[in-house]
Amino acid sequence: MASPDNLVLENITLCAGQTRVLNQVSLTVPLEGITLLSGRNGAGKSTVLRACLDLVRPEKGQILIDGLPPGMACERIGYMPQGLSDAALMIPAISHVMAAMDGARWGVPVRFGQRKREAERLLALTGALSFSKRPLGHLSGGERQRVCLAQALAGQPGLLLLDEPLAALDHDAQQQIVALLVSLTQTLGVSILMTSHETAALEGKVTRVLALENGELHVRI
Ligand SMILES: Nc1ncnc2c1ncn2[C@@H]1O[C@H](COP(=O)(O)OP(=O)(O)OP(=O)(O)O)[C@@H](O)[C@H]1O
Repeated sequence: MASPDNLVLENITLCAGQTRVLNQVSLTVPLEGITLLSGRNGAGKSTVLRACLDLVRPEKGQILIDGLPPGMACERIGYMPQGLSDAALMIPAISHVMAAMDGARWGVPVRFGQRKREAERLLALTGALSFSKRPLGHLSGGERQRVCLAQALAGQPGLLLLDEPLAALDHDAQQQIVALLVSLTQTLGVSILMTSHETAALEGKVTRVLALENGELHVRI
């Protein structure tokens, strides 16, 4: 699927608990390639990603992704949240990917064989096919992120929202995941909006940086 053109924020006020994450922010950002959403711990990066998925609603204003509100656009968005539940660690990698292919996502139930083949295709795309039968809890951090990326790619999204995909990885694993992300944008034409504190690993690889600070959002490149 073609990647979304842009993200539009129209006078958005967005809160997480008592924290005002965005304070009357208006902004239009093209989304091609990789966009890095940066900001200190607790600035509200995860909350902004969740608002793009309609998982949290702004107090005021409107978000549009490729002209659609999050409730409609989310069908074209793949999401990789930060961290995994303990339960997820026990299931095989391929089951984790197949779990994202239910009928709710694609509109009609998909047969087991079809889901398995599609999961294998996605795992191959992210370099995770060779460990697809092992439980996530037995994989290295980098291997786990490859499986989670395969899951986020289910349903052929045009946009991936990735929450800290480089967290807790060593230098080499970070470089490998960044190379994979760049290659996914090139081969699949998917756009990526991601959070990360690992700015060194991303240097020269991102199209744009969105800096979130004190309720404001600024485009840095
Ligand atoms: N459901 C919630 N209820 C109350 N407060 C919340 C909730 N979710 C997040 N917060 C608070 O809102 C602020 C923003 O949280 P968020 O997770 O979006 O920040 P972040 O920039 O992603 O942080 P980090 O870099 O540490 O992952 C934090 O102070 C957090 O404690």
